[in-house]
Amino acid sequence: MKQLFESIPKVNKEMGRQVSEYINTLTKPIGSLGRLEELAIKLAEMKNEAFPSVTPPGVLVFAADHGITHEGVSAYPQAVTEQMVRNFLNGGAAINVFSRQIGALLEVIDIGVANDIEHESLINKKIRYGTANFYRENAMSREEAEQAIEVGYQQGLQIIKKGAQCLILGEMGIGNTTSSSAILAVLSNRDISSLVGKGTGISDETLVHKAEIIKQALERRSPNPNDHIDIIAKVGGLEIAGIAGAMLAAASKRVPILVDGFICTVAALVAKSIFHGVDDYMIVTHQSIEPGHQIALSLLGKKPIIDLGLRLGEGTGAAISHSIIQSATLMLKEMATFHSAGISKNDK
Ligand SMILES: Cc1cc2ncn([C@H]3O[C@H](COP(=O)(O)O)[C@@H](O)[C@H]3O)c2cc1C
Ligand SMILES: O=C(O)c1cccnc1
Repeated sequence: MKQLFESIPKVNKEMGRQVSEYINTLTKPIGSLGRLEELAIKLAEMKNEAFPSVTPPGVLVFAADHGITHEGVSAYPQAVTEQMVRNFLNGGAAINVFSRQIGALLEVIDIGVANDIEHESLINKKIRYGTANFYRENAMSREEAEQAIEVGYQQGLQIIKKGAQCLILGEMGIGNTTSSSAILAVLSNRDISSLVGKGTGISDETLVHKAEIIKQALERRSPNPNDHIDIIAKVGGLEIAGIAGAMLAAASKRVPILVDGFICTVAALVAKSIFHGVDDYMIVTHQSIEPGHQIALSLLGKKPIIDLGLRLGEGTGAAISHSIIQSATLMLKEMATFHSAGISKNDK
């Protein structure tokens, strides 16, 4: 599988240097647009273009179920995954609203929902009817884990072919903060209690139970931290693997990846463990309330753009942040330079 991703190009640092010099000629005090300037430079490095564009964005929402929900780790029943997929298809979910707001191409992929859903707009790439309960057995086979990454990779390539200039990944899967926390515990070698959170809003008591279930499951499954397929097969989620695959596709095409909250940042770590360098194409958009997000971010070495206290997923934080990222590109494209505006600075 590794060969599939060998083609991820290096970002062009020289392009970034040139854009940085150009930004210093724009009609504003040096550095005064702060992190927008940083973003513009990063986007230019990723896209290898002096005037990069992030419109239209592509949004891929991967949906799958989790057998671990049978251990009572979420505030909502498993059936909500399917119900929310129907809501996505009817345009009523938060990610639909924000996707419309930013003019995104939005696609919803069933990569493992526990029931069949018939809808002309749904992309059916179901690998299995939800994962197995990883407290009792492996979540899936190694082949299924590889297939899920491959499905994500192909969907990423397809939306880019349709014109997506940046990629937002979203997920829907009741129980997936449990799976993400387990993956993160393995990748970070941290104690589960330091990173587990309330997900959809479980009580303090259920949080203790959730941590205990994950702790015991990790002891039983014992995933190999150096084998990403083993981690996904043992405790992973199909949608998490799909997101990792789509991120690899984006990087291979020099398309910037707008990373959403906790779950997507864990998927980003999985992608990075598959191909180091994919992270150069990532912008982490927001800080999630989930305590594990901070840990995942420090492993990824990224600082989020906004902190609105979100804890939803679906790609919503990334979609909201798109306008800020677009501002960085418009600054480059549309601002006058001191020279063109006939404004002069004090000498030295
Ligand atoms: C109505 C509803 C809409 C959602 N949209 C995203 N999530 C988010 O919550 C779930 C993860 O939390 P946990 O691990 O606690 O189940 C995921 O589906 C995630 O996308 C939702 C959750 C619900 C209930
Ligand atoms: O930050 C996230 O990705 C998140 C947090 C809580 C529930 N669902 C998703």
